[in-house]
Amino acid sequence: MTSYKVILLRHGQSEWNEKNLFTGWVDVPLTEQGRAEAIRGGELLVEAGLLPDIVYTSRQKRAIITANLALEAADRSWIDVKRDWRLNERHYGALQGKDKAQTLAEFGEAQFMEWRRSYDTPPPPIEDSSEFSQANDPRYADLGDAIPRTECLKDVLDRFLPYWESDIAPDIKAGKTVLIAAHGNSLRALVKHLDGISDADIASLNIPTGIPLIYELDENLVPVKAGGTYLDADAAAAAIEAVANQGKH
Ligand SMILES: O=C(O)[C@@H](CO)OP(=O)(O)O
Repeated sequence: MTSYKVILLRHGQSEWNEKNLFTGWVDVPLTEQGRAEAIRGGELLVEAGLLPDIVYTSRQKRAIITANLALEAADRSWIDVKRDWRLNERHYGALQGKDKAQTLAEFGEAQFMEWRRSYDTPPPPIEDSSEFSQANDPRYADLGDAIPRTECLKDVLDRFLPYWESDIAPDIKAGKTVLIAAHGNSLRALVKHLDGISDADIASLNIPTGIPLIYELDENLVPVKAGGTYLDADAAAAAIEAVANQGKH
């Protein structure tokens, strides 16, 4: 049986993960813990004998630096890299820069969870004049009017899937071990697609920072094992729980 491997890696802890702020497209750096998670992620790849041939990242430095640190730890800094905005985190609209606990307290749990995890309800759009807007960021100048001002998970799938089909899937089918260094919600979109998760059930799926998630795929790019395999399953379980509970403590 033909089988392919793809490695999903959410960036290590960012400064705004630590501060519990909605982040989205704001380009925040990793914390020291996040850098350590990225290096550990690379070591786990070596221990598993999984050496990437090509790396895909978003245009955001928390994913880019995570990929760099993981690949350095695996002595694979030299592999080809492709960056695309379609792998960016979900744009969090007017919530970008807001404290998750304060937002939960102000709007209540139902509204908070609808904005965080519903499939098709985006938060209110961000004003271009906001300090947390990307409307005038030169890195997105090529998007023109396509630059988002808010996104729900469905919007992320709609912008991510064409890139998956045009670029990532062909590399996988060419037999390359592909590393995708991206974000909690852009990777949730990919997992939804791969595992065929329903719009309702994807709400309860969370992805931890810095722990490689391996999918073995058959010739049709269908997972051999639904949900894939985390290289450090115990650490992943604890970290998934923490992401699910963000804002609630
Ligand atoms: O703030 C964000 O951009 C994301 C990921 O950190 O948060 P959440 O898990 O709440 O979607």
